[in-house]
Amino acid sequence: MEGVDHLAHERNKSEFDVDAMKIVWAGSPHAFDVSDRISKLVASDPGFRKDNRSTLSRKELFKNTLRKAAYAWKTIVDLRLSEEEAAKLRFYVDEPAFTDLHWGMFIPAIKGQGTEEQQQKWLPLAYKMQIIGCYAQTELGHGSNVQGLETTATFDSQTDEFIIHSPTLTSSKWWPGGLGKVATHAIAYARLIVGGREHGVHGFIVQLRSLEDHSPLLGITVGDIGMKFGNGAYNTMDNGVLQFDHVLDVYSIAFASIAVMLWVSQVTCEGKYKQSDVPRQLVYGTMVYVRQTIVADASCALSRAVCIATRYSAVRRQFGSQNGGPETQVIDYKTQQSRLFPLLASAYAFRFIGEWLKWLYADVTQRLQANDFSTLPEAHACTAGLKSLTTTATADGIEECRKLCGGHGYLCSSGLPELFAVYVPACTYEGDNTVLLLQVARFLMKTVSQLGSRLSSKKPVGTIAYMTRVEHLMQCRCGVQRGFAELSADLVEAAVAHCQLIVVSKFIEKLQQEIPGKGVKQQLEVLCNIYALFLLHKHQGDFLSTGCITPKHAALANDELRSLYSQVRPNAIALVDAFNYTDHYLGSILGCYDGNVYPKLYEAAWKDPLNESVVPDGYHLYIRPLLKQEIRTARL
Ligand SMILES: CCCCC/C=C\C/C=C\C/C=C\C/C=C\C/C=C/C(=O)SCCNC(=O)CCNC(=O)[C@H](O)C(C)(C)COP(=O)(O)OP(=O)(O)OC[C@H]1O[C@@H](n2cnc3c(N)ncnc32)[C@H](O)[C@@H]1OP(=O)(O)O
Ligand SMILES: Cc1cc2nc3c(=O)[nH]c(=O)nc-3n(C[C@H](O)[C@H](O)[C@H](O)COP(=O)(O)OP(=O)(O)OC[C@H]3O[C@@H](n4cnc5c(N)ncnc54)[C@H](O)[C@@H]3O)c2cc1C
Repeated sequence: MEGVDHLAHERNKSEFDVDAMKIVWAGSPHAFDVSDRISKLVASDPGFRKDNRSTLSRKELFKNTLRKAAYAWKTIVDLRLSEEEAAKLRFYVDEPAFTDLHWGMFIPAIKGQGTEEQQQKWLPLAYKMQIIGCYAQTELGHGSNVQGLETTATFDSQTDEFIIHSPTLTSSKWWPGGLGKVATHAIAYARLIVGGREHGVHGFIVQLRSLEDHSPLLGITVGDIGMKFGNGAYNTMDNGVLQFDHVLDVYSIAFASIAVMLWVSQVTCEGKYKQSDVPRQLVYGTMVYVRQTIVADASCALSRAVCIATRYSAVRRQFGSQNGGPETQVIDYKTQQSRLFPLLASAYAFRFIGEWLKWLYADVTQRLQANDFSTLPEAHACTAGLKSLTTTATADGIEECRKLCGGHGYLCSSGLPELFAVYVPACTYEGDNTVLLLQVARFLMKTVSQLGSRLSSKKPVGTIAYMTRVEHLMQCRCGVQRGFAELSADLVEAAVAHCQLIVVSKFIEKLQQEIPGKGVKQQLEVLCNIYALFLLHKHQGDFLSTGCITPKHAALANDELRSLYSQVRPNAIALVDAFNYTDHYLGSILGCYDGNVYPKLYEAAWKDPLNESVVPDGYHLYIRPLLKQEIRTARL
């Protein structure tokens, strides 16, 4: 029945202050206020409805996304929302679109790598959306190997301009979000050539389309790369293909530095290339920034799936009826708990590692501005490794949540198939997860060779086993005289272990902070122990082989896990309520707040276009002849 809270009995079991946990999850009272207000604003506005997406064709879907993006911008302007509120609004609109790349990459790239002059020229236009940008790095032939990019940018000292060119088919830019049909400008990465000499990959701001009629400029061939995984999902995004045919960057020498996107290098008015004495890796700065935001996004995506699966697991009853009484809630089965609760713990763990990574990025950015590059390698390794670890775990976790919901998890109305389809490319974009782990492995090898066996003593006591595991895995690999490539599969495992150590240690450090609210810290301690012991159980081979735990320890850990699951059980619904997601944002009948699942599932079924007619289109042409044996049977 509408208006009845079918999960009230679950909420009454809670042993902690849910409102206080909401603040912990949001990060601060202010952050909670902004999230709560904006999510409700979006949920209450029919202009942001998203329950019809699965019935639209790609062109209708894309046009609807453009409408929503324009409507969101109008809302932001009309309500005079702050940058923080506007970002939250785009988040809760929950539709992959060109705006993700404009605000999530194009603007950060200019802010992070542009000179003062470049920022003054481009940021005001971008902030007012008078230009729409994309980040065009990947090419048809190269994505991971940035140094393999083929697009060229040749400085013409005669005309004081840069000529951007795609010399081969494989140099076509391929994948940039927003490029296909919308972006007017791109930050295009190309090999800089000055005076016949090549100076490696640099970023260039290039105009792609006319600001008058949106037609591609002279020498620009641009379009969409076609349908992607999952029917609706990420197809709201126009990932594009782009070829340059000797495109003149229209900026005269006076603005030449505006075209070359980097404060780490300049082309002077005399046409000379001037490399600053900063690490060339700063050209990768935007990727580092986005990787740390993707870690925070992982906690959002995983918590969304866990919220759906937890609420549905409390609603669903199957077997176990005693004397005609109610059947057993599937959330009470130990197998359901052993699959679901580690994901609940991971959602909280990723939230806190995302907070720490945001601090680390801000710290390294501040140091860079003072020409202190000492922590850049660690920042790169952490952002790369944690992006890899959290997105892999989140993509796998969303799929597990779908399976935890049985058959109904496979319905679009559960919200889980689309959530998976939109989320899973996170394991690839911003760096293929394996390629990024190789970067971490490389960092560990260098650290071990510089520091000897002890990788770091700066970890909380509770992580000794985790630290020993990493050191042992590295020693086993570094000890033998075989090349990095030969050992890379093993080194990647050590890289994962290192990242898991970081997540566990930062969760423990989080618990050492002042955390207000009745029972809140106790609940987080339970979740932290579940996260740590679940990984120890999952990778117990590593821990046993390093000798840092005995088989008896492993058995005790498993017993403790079961006990911890029992402690979470009465609080599970309250722990997912703490995410404070609206039903609109969840987009899931299985995860609706009131748990009134069956009537909503039944009602939703009849809204499917297939049920617009009782007799299906095609019956008279195909089925009736079949049933009436009017189809000439093939000679046997
Ligand atoms: C739409 C809905 C999505 C929602 C998303 C939610 C949140 C995100 C918010 C905003 C973003 C919006 C949308 C995000 C979605 C999609 C956008 C996707 C965009 C992209 O995919 S952009 C393209 C990304 N491409 C990559 O990541 C390429 C991966 N490859 C690399 O990074 C490098 O090529 C490499 C693998 C690191 C190799 O580097 P390379 O120079 O070739 O060789 P090496 O010898 O290995 O390195 C040399 C040296 O440099 C160090 N290094 C490498 N990288 C870095 C770095 N980034 N920072 C600092 N240092 C770096 C390396 O360690 C070596 O150092 P040594 O001392 O060992 O020499
Ligand atoms: C949805 C989506 C959105 C995207 N948006 C953008 C965007 O806006 N802008 C942009 O520039 N790009 C974008 N990309 C491109 C993305 O950044 C690349 O696809 C990504 O960096 C992976 O590179 P690749 O495709 O070349 O993969 P590859 O490197 O070709 O990976 C193929 C396989 O090779 C393996 N491999 C590659 N190199 C090595 C190695 N050295 N050692 C061991 N194994 C290796 C990988 O692990 C993987 O298994 C997007 C991609 C997707 C899917």
